[in-house]
Amino acid sequence: MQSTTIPLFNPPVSSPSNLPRFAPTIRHFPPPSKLRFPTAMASTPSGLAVGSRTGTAPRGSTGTDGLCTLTDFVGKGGIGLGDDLVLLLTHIQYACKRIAALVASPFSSDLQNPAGLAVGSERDAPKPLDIVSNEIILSSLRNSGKVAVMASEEDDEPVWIRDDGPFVVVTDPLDGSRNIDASIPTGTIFGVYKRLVELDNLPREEKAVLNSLQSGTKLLAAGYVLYSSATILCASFGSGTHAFTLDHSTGDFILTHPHIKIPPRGQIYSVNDARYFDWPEGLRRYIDTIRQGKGKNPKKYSARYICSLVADLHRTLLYGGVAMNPRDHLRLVYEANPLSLLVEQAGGRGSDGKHRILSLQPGKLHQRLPLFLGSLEDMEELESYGDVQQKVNPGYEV
Ligand SMILES: O=P(O)(O)OC[C@H]1O[C@](O)(COP(=O)(O)O)[C@@H](O)[C@@H]1O
Repeated sequence: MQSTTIPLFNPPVSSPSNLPRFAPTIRHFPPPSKLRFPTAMASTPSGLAVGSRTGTAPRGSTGTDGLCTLTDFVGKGGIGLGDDLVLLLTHIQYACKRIAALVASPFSSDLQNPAGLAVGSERDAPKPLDIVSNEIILSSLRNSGKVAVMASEEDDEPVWIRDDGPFVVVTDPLDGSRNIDASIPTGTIFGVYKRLVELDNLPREEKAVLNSLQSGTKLLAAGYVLYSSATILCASFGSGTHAFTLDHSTGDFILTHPHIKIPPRGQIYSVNDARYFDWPEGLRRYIDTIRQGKGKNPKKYSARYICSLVADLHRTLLYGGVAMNPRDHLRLVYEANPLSLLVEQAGGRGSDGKHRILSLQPGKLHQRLPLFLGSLEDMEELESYGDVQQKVNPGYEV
């Protein structure tokens, strides 16, 4: 692993002058070509045994130490995704490792709240950490040489990268960053489509938008990276949903949760229920019913809401239940589609309260919609209440 000193941040100006001043150092993982396989690890750390939680790794994909990295998993010895996609995923991993280091850096809040920047004035305004994460991802996608266009939640328009790139990437580079000063988990979301070669002769701006507006059913791969007590990359390549945990000692994402199966029913609901009085009747009745244990599951449900989509979904995938944002807030292209693929591939359902998310044809890049993700039986019960989409959306201050 190399360590590079980059003059990105100024040392905190408030440091007492008698203390030594350190030039902030950002530790970089090796570039993708130099990633080591974890052959030096003698045994499988307890609790991380491949296949122990949810399923088994693809045959032939584990190293001699029994560990399977994400690169092993998708490569020729694993599910064999094809060299182009494997290379792209390697660059996405690299970008996410840089973002993980950034959000954990002691200087991240300087970036988040630089002097002179109006803080909290515009709730949806991109925050500096979002912008830096966006740049990190864009640079990795460019370096991969495999991406025609990137559409990001942070950019008004998609960025055309190269005419011969076989893939289109949609991304929310750093979701949940509004709470990052309190070290609340954040996440990167991404989806990968094929470039539509039939659009190649259109003007750039036009083909950039149309390539980015593909239906979720066309996703080749989708994933999120959760930056929390562990950094977890959870992805689907069209068959199953699998999670990999970053081993900070080697820089590898190690397969820890192969073939995640969301329980058919959970006992947790996840929603910002301070909005209760803005909810439609159906949603109020549903939540009132399940929290009293009067629903189809005769157990009283518990509430869990981190207000960070990736973290709320990750918990839901593992424990079951429903995670929702019933107002028009989350984006179809960057959030709802990629996350719905992961939930469906884990055996759950992604819906806008009425329709399967993946069946919706995006009309606009930044189109927002209500989003409900979760266990199949919980989702069916929720949708049976009819009006669960919150139409009142006054804009909330916090
Ligand atoms: O304010 P609400 O409606 O609870 O929304 C919270 C949701 O908004 C998000 O913060 C995303 O919002 P932004 O796109 O404005 O960052 C999610 O992480 C979270 O699930």
